[in-house]
Amino acid sequence: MFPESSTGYSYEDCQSTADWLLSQTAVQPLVGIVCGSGMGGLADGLKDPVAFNYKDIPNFPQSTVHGHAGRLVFGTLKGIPCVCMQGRFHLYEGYAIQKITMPMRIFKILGVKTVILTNAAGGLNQDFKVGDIMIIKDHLNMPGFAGNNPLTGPNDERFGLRFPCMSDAYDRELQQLALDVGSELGFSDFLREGVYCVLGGPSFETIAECRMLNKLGADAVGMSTVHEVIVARHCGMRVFALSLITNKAVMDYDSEEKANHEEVLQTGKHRAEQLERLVSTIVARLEHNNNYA
Ligand SMILES: O=P(O)(O)O[C@H]1O[C@H](CO)[C@@H](O)[C@H]1O
Ligand SMILES: Nc1nc2[nH]cnc2c(=O)[nH]1
Repeated sequence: MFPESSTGYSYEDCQSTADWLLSQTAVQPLVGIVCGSGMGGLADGLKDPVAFNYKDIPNFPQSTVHGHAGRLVFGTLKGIPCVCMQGRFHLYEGYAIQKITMPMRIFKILGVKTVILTNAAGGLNQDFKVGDIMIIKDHLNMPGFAGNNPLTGPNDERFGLRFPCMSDAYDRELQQLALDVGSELGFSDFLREGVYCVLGGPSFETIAECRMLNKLGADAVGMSTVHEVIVARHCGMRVFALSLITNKAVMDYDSEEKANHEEVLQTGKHRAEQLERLVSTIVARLEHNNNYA
C-alpha cells in the first residue's frame, strides 16, 4: 500500500548524517526545535549560529514549501545548545513518511533530549481566535488510522520499541511549564490547550470535514507534527508541541472565509516575537529545572 514504507533511512544512515553534522559544528544540542510554516524566525534567536542548507546535508530531504527555508541551524538559546529546523517536511510534498521524520532520529543521535515542535493550524474549537497559541496535549493521527504511520516497516531496536506507548506523547510537565511561562509573560489571553489533528493535505478541509473533526474532539487541524512526535517518542525524547492558530477552520456554509497559505504565513509573522519569547523562555527553564530528559 505504501511502496516506500521500507525505504526509510537505516540506523547507519542516520548515524553518518549525525557524524557529518557533528564534524562541522562544536554545538552538541540538547534541545531540538522544529519551526512551523512562517515561524522560521524562531531560529533567528539562536546565538553564534552555524547553519546548513538541507541540500548540503547528506541524506537530508529538501524543503519545497513556501515559508520553510530549508536550513538546519545550530546555536545557543539562553545558553542552552540547540538545533533548529527552519523548515520541515510534509506528506503532501511526496516524501515517504519515514523520510519526513528522519530528522527526529538525527536529533536523537546528536544528543537531543527534548524536542519542541511548532506548527500553523486551523482552529476548529469555536472559542479559539486567530493568533491563539495552543499547547498540544494530544493528537488524532488520521493518516495513521489508514495505516500510514512513520514506524511502519522493520523496527530497529536501537531506536526504540516495536509498539511504543503514545498516551504520554506530550510531556505533561512541559505543558505546565509552558502555561506558567505564558502567564508570566502576560500571554494567558491567547494561550490555549487542545488536541491537534493531522491530515495528509495539501488541500484544506471541506466544511463537512471540519465539522466532523470538531465532533471527534480535535481543537486544531494541520498537516504535520504528529509523525515527528511519534518518531521522537519512539526513540525516547521528551516532546513539547504547540500550534499557532493561523486561521479559523470554516464550519459554516454561510461563511465567506477561505483558508489560504498566505494568511497562514501572515499570522506567523504577527505572532513571531511572542512565539520566540515563549519558546526561548521555556528552553531557559529546562536548564533551570535540569529536566532535559
Ligand atoms: O504544519 P506546518 O508545517 O506549520 O504547516 C501548516 O501550514 C501549511 C498550510 O498553510 C501546511 O503545511 C500545514 O501543515
Ligand atoms: N489542514 C490544515 N492545515 C492548516 N495549516 C494552517 N491552517 C490550516 C488549516 O486550516 N488546515
